[in-house]
Amino acid sequence: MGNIQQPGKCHSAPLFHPESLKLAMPLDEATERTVQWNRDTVRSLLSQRHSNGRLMVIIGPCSIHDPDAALDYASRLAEAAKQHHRELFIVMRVYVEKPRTTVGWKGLIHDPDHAQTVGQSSPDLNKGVLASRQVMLNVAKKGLPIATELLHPLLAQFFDDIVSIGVIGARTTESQTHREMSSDMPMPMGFKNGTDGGLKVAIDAMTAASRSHTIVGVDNEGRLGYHLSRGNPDTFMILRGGSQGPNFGSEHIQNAEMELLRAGKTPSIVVDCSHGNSMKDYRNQPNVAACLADQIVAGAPITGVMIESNINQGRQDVPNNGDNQCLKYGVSITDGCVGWHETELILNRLAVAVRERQAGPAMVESILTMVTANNIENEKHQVKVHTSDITVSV
Ligand SMILES: O=C[C@H](O)[C@H](O)COP(=O)(O)O
Ligand SMILES: C=C(OP(=O)(O)O)C(=O)O
Repeated sequence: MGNIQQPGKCHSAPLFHPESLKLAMPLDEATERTVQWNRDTVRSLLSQRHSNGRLMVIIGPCSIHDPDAALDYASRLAEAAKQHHRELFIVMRVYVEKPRTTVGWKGLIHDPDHAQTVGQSSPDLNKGVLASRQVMLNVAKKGLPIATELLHPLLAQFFDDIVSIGVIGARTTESQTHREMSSDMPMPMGFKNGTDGGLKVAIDAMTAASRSHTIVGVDNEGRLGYHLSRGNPDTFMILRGGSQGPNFGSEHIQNAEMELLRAGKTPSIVVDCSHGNSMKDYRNQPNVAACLADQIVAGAPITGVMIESNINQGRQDVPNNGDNQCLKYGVSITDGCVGWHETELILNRLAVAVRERQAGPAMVESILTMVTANNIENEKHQVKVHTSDITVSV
């Protein structure tokens, strides 16, 4: 850990400085280039340029609690990403901070040993920050782009060089501080709709994040300071359902597209198969994904999907006795997730849908080429080309 001193465990302790930690645990040059490339790919998919109809899939555990299991998951996902690279741009959820409705385990950064959950000794944030950055470095080295929820603006500084997509959750989309932070981030940022299902907070957040703001933070010497953010033009909306019900149906997606256009935004929409859209039951996620696949075939403006997935399905509580050895391997300790087998089925289904979407224009193009080659444009008869989502008269 270079020259970083590990502060002792107590209820009040100094935390590593983000810049020192980045120096001690740097990105190698190849990974740094890959991160830039991944961010550019996300920007391109969001602006619907050069995307070749690829679908962004933000997928992975609800939260990371076991770094070994997270890497096992990442290895599987990296294989799947290779297999489906023509259709899907797969981004791994590496969520190390969890927003809670009231209280609960707040993620690997805050409590890597799940100490607080079981009322034991105080959690060790320095250990959590180290473990979280290490997981992210290892996942990034596999070539996988990383998505994470940025919850605490100061903690975001530990990962802002490595994350390809930042997400602001439903509980914080309306927060001015989170909008300011988003305006300062070097990666595209997604905003969830509010917990009540309202889209306006997410659209307002996109507008706010696109502007320059005064940012109060800590400088490289650890002093309180401020600077002006540049404003972030790369933002998108995530439909996650809410207390009024799910919002993944075609009418919801059309409505979101209309609202975004009305606000002068590019309609970049990612749909979360979990949370309010699964009614917090992971077993509903495959059905939500199947509905989205059908809409993709039909040409719906869906830029991406989000899925909560893990090695094994379901969820578990942290054992009361604090014995982490009792935890089942690869099972979420926050929201329930689909298991790996189901994950593969969902990815296959989405890839097939995207192939159909991609085949549409390509098929038309090849027929047009054929028509031109045979020099029959002026012939009277009409050829009707039907694809899943378009009808073209030549
Ligand atoms: O994604 C995880 C949860 O939905 C989120 O952290 C809120 O969880 P809670 O309502 O159990 O606190
Ligand atoms: C907490 C999450 O989502 P939301 O903000 O939609 O509840 C999440 O995606 O982990």
